[in-house]
Amino acid sequence: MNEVVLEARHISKSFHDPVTLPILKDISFTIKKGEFVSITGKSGCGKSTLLYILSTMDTDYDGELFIEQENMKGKTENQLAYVRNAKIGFVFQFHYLIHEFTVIENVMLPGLKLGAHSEEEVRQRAIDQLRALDIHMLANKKANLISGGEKQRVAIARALINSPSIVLCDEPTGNLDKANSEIVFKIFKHLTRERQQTILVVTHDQEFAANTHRIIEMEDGKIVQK
Ligand SMILES: Nc1ncnc2c1ncn2[C@@H]1O[C@H](COP(=O)(O)OP(=O)(O)OP(=O)(O)O)[C@@H](O)[C@H]1O
Repeated sequence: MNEVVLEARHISKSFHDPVTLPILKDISFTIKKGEFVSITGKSGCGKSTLLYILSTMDTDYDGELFIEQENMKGKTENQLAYVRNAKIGFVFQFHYLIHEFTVIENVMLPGLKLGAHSEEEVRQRAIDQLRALDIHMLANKKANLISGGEKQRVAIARALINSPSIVLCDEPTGNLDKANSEIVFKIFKHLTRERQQTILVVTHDQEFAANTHRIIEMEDGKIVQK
């Protein structure tokens, strides 16, 4: 049986603004290695709030979050920063590439930050990722000189540079046209199938979600269907 990579155990969260508003209500689920899972639900149901907790950026919640069976509760900010860099890849709606840097420099950044490999090793890993995503010919171009679809593929390569346990994506196709959305979907599908990469995507794109392995449907801060 595949190992559990991420587990949310009875996660609840309220905002106090100024009255107390419960936003997440007893959310529990597990994600196993190699799974491609989407989280969907109406605007305001709590998807981004949940993803922020799963990313370990928000520590102010009830319940527990496990990443590779390790409880994130009680970890220091430095320990969480290490977990984020070493174990979680991030892909957002907007790619957040550094425009003045070349494509390969952007991809290398999280690898250099982790400090586990020499610069040459990180460069080689970046080249391998770019080649796997078929954008190695862009390696030395400035990031502001490539197309939107190519930028998102570079962002995926950057998310993969440290071989993360899980890639968390927030509307990864939200800013792309249909053709580029399909390319991104196929990349994710390939990564899960061929490399046992685990991917969790928050998306409004029903077609995208319908083709993932599993949908976690949220309504009013709760999971209504898995
Ligand atoms: N910092 C905050 N303070 C108070 N309320 C907040 C805060 N952040 C989010 N909320 C509220 O929490 C609820 C859930 O927001 P969230 O952004 O998680 O929804 P979502 O499902 O991601 O929506 P969308 O699909 O529109 O991005 C909303 O009612 C929102 O107004």
